[in-house]
Amino acid sequence: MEENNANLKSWIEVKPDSDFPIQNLPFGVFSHNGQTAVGVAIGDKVVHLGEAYEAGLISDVTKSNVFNEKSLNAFLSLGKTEWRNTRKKVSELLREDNAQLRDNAELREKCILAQSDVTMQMPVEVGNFVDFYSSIEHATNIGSMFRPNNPLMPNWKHLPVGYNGRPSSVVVSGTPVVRPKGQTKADDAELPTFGPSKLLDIELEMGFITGLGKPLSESISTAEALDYVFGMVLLNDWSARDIQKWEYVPLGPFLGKSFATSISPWVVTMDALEPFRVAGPKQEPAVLPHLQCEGDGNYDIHLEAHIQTEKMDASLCMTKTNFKAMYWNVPQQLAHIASNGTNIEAGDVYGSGTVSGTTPDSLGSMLELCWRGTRPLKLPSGEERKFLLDGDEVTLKGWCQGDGYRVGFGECCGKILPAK
Ligand SMILES: O=C(O)/C=C/C(=O)CC(=O)CC(=O)O
Ligand SMILES: [Ca+2]
Ligand SMILES: [Mg+2]
Repeated sequence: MEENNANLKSWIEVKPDSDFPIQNLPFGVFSHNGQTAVGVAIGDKVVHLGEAYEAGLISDVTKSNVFNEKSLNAFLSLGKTEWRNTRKKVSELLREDNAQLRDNAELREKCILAQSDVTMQMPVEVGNFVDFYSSIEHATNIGSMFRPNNPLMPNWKHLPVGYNGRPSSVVVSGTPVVRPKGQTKADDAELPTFGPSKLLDIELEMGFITGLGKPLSESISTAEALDYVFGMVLLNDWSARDIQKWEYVPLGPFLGKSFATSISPWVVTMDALEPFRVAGPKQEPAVLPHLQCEGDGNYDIHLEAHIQTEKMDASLCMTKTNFKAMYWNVPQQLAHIASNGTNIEAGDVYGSGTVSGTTPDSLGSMLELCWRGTRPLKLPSGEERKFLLDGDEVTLKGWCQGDGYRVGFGECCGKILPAK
């Protein structure tokens, strides 16, 4: 794909450490002067696709203007050929030798905005939200805390375990997270009590977003899965561990996770991630035929979570991990969901599950990083944290490292506000 060529340069200045060089071109939804539209990020600018379409700059790639919309859903419904052609067209428009927009001040004024002048919105209207549990390190760590006798359940290596989450509380980065209230029961207490969660945590995840999939009763094979996946975002599955611990048997996560899930606003396309595909870990025992996957199923994505309390002047990196070690990959996750004939829709969000590495500084939740509160995090402000306190802000970052450029995801942040 010419759009991924490391040598491409844009006439828009892009700093070397920018997440959004011309090789990326992620899609998002922004508002500006009371108007909401679909845009593409480049450097610290946004290309207003609604205006670009009206000006005839990209109008030959889709049948109608699906870009003056409040979400990416209409665009996602068009399918992979249109997604790919749109990114290709935008890439061509932004190349240093293309004068069409570069030398037209009036058009540039309409079509190119500063990211600092726009407000990012939820990229999609979420119809379905699923969260997987696909890191073997995370599942083993959490399992050993919640179920010391059998950390990894017998099904875990045979199917990508997941649960249906709550689409309406998936929020865009920057949305404050109000501390949830709920039922909890201390180990030595006889009865539960109701009140603000005391063990509020993060989960560092990636999420993939689908386009229009197949109708009810059809399935999707691992080989065709990526035809239905538009792109990926950073995802923080905020988790109230005390609520979760008391409620989860026998039906799994419920109110301990449904109060908020944050995603980053820019959706990095699977096409932009293509150069960063790598082999995943060997799956042993072999998985059933409908979950077998040819070729490199994983992506080399560096991930970090940063914390900043109200007493800190700058944020501190709590953990560094990588998406490439995930046991179950995106095609397997999608093939699994669709294997019973459920429908896949444009704008669905599928969380990868917490991404934990093998070392103590590469774990994807505070529950693991601080090992149930036994290894508190020491902060430069002299404070300690085992879980999040009111006023704490968490920022997830992620990027793929290319040769002299990075394909990044921007940030996914949220600040904890006191319970109401
Ligand atoms: O093992 C459990 O009972 C619970 C696990 C989680 O909290 C993890 C979850 O949300 C899935 C994941 O992020 O990997
Ligand atoms: Ca999760
Ligand atoms: Mg959640």
